[in-house]
Amino acid sequence: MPVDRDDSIITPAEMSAIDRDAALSGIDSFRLMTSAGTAVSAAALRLYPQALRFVVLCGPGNNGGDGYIAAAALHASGAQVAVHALGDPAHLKGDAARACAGWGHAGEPLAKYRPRPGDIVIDALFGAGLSRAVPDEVAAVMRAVGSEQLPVIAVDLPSGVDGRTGQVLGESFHASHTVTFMARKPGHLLLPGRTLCGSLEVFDIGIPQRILAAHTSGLSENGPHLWAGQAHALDPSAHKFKRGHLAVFSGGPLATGAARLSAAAGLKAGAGLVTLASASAALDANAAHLTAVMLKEIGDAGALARWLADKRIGAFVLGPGFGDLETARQYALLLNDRALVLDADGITAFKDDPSLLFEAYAQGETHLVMTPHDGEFARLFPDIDADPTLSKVDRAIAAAKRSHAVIVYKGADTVIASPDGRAAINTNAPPWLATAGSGDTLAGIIGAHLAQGMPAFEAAAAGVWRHGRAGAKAGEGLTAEDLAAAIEPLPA
Ligand SMILES: NC(=O)C1=CN([C@@H]2O[C@H](COP(=O)(O)OP(=O)(O)OC[C@H]3O[C@@H](n4cnc5c(N)ncnc54)[C@H](O)[C@@H]3O)[C@@H](O)[C@H]2O)[C@H](O)CC1
Ligand SMILES: [K+]
Repeated sequence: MPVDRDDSIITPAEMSAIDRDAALSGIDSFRLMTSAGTAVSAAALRLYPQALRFVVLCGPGNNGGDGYIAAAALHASGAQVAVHALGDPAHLKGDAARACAGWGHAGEPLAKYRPRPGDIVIDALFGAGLSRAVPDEVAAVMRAVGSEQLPVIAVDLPSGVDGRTGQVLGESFHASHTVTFMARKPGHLLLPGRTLCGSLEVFDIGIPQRILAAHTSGLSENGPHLWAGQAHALDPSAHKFKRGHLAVFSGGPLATGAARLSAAAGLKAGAGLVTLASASAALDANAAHLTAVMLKEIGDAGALARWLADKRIGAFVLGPGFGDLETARQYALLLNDRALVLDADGITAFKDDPSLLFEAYAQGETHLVMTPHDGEFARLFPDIDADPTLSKVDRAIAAAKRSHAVIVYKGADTVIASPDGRAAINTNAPPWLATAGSGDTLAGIIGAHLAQGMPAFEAAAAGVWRHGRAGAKAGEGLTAEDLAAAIEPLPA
């Protein structure tokens, strides 16, 4: 599935296939390396005009090749340059060997580098080809550079960061700036990789769009491009029933707040009507707090089954503060032909028999959205969670395929994945969004989107994005109440 180029994310494996195709179509790979290395030198000169010395650390592969090109370009611009190589440069091959020959000066071994004030480090040790923990020799240099607090410009990725997963293999540089080529890789957006990149620049080294598009999967950064064309569903001028009716299940008398946060968020996010479904014991507590949100007594599965005759209720949110796991299980199974956001206790309710839930929602278009954080994810998908080879994106997609649900795998790098293989990494959430009730608010926003007929993946992705925007708008120190109030209209 081709995605918009600026938002698309390319895995290192896809990037190698792109490189191969580029070579097959006659594109000169050394020119690509020259563009890459020159872009790095340009970034270095632009960002650090005051540098006393640029120290280029070159590795044994093409990342090192980019480094030699950058060193030559910096030298040609009149800057002071030192090169330190990992391994014997005589063993370099292909374009990297040619780039090293072009630099033409004898380099020093990596272990001989002694960081000094005024140095700007250019990290060209490992990029897309990192396959295992960095050697001790490299880790020692990383620590020395870190303790001197020298600025680091990373070529493609900070060495040590796995471009596929964002995980650190052994030790990594913490770059102040990273220059990558053609498109971002998952490791630039997933944590901790995102933080270790510093500011990120994507430079077009000249691989044609047609070659990129041929190898782009359905992974992109979460943003409005994913639900363009769906926002009309939230037209505020439409009749309240047309704008969707959302139902949210309340917890017991001492735990009603979470569901009310979901309901309030659903209303603010654009649902025309929101009803809180509450057992009789919690009716008074809810009634005392509700105004625009309606209240309906639903005490057991029989009452819910009767209520479901009303087909105008477009979507349900089950789980926030719900508490009673046995009832949650019954309700979720009864709702299996309706659009449902299953969160918190609604997810935990199926920890002993997840397949019961997955089978119940297997028919038809995807209409279940689950919003687990790490702990809830591990409860429902223990084997996927335990597989150390999978990235967060891989985990979310595997879980979505198995459960026939859109998975919103929450965290500071929330991943939204669809059973059809599409996935998005969200990047707009400020750190202070991790506050009590934040997840309840998110469930309500997604519920509002489902109630208006948005498809599940788009509803979830747009919900996560609006939630992040609301967090940024409400600002540091926000409470979940502020968050709902800060929800902005969905951009068209
Ligand atoms: N189209 C592009 O984006 C271009 C990217 N370029 C640059 O090329 C690198 C990828 O180059 P590659 O040679 O495949 O990989 P690396 O240089 O990252 O390293 C491979 C090299 O290192 C060895 N190795 C891997 N892990 C370790 C380890 N932990 N310890 C020791 N050695 C390790 C491995 O065996 C190889 O020898 C990409 O990032 C860009 O910077 C090109 O310039 C052209 C276009
Ligand atoms: K690097």
